[in-house]
Amino acid sequence: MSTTVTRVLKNGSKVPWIGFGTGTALYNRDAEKDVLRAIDAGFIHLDGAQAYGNEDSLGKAIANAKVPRESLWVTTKLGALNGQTVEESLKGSLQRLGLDYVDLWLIHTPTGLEDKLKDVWKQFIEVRNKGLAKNIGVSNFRIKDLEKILEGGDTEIPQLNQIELHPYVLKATQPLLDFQNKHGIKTESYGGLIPVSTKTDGPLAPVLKEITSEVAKRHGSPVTEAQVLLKWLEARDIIIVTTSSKESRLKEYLDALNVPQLTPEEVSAIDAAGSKLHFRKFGQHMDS
Ligand SMILES: NC(=O)C1=CN([C@@H]2O[C@H](COP(=O)(O)OP(=O)(O)OC[C@H]3O[C@@H](n4cnc5c(N)ncnc54)[C@H](O)[C@@H]3O)[C@@H](O)[C@H]2O)C=CC1
Ligand SMILES: O=CCc1c[nH]c2ccccc12
Repeated sequence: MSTTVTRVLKNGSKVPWIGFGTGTALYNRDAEKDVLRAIDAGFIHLDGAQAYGNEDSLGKAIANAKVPRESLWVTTKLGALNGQTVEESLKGSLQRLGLDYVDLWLIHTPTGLEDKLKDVWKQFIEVRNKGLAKNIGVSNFRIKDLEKILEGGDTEIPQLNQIELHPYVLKATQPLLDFQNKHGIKTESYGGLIPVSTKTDGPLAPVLKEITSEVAKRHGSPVTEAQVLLKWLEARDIIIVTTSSKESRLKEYLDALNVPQLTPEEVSAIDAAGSKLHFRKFGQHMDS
């Protein structure tokens, strides 16, 4: 039920609000069981990448799922081109996934493609026009990378930029978020739970604890700090990609939708506590 909630891209496509990721813990590992567990829990949005080395097992899960392919949202991302065209590379992904299209095709990172971004993006539009990808976007792009693509005003915007986003990178990311809002480029977050999984001793910790307790009182039942972080992203109308191999955690993430909204004061208190520390886990180029 909860997974039918969507965020709308500028082109009108509806993206399920939360996705299950096959990177990080599943990197270079068979993801089939984990993806099937996530689909059984209620996830219909799956996030893959060529660089994760497991598109074939993501494809097996899609083939063996009880949910029809057309009810799923499948994302994958371009790794290194290695002399291939974008179309050849995407066709390789489609073959590994056992699909004839993906819902979203992203440039995983601008790193290594700096001189070719405009041409690669032109090829992304071409494969989208051929129906191999329903939507196209980017990941780990800074303002200057987006500007390279948009230069000349003769092209389409990327529908979204998938970036690390949590309170400890908010201050550094705000100019990018403002740029994206101005151009209608949606933000998709990864790493949203870093303040409870990785950087647990920062200035946000006591604030998150107190707000979680307040939200639980309003909810009349227990709420977790992870759910409050997901609500913080939800308050910004951001698409979320997360992950877990535990059924209980998958349900906890999906159940965040039923948790009361954060008040503007709670959102501001989290912003303020997060701004006291800069901590980034992935894509250090984002700070350059
Ligand atoms: N485009 C890109 O460059 C990147 C994309 N991604 C995508 O995003 C997905 C999710 O990335 P993550 O950084 O793993 O997401 P995340 O920040 O949502 O963290 C998920 C992790 O948090 C742990 N967790 C949840 N609640 C916890 C708690 N209360 N205490 C301790 N640990 C807790 C889970 O066990 C899980 O391992 C990846 O699988 C991948 O698909 C991830 C990194 C980079
Ligand atoms: O997606 C998350 C981290 C990651 C793993 N491999 C690559 C390659 C290029 C950009 C990011 C990543």
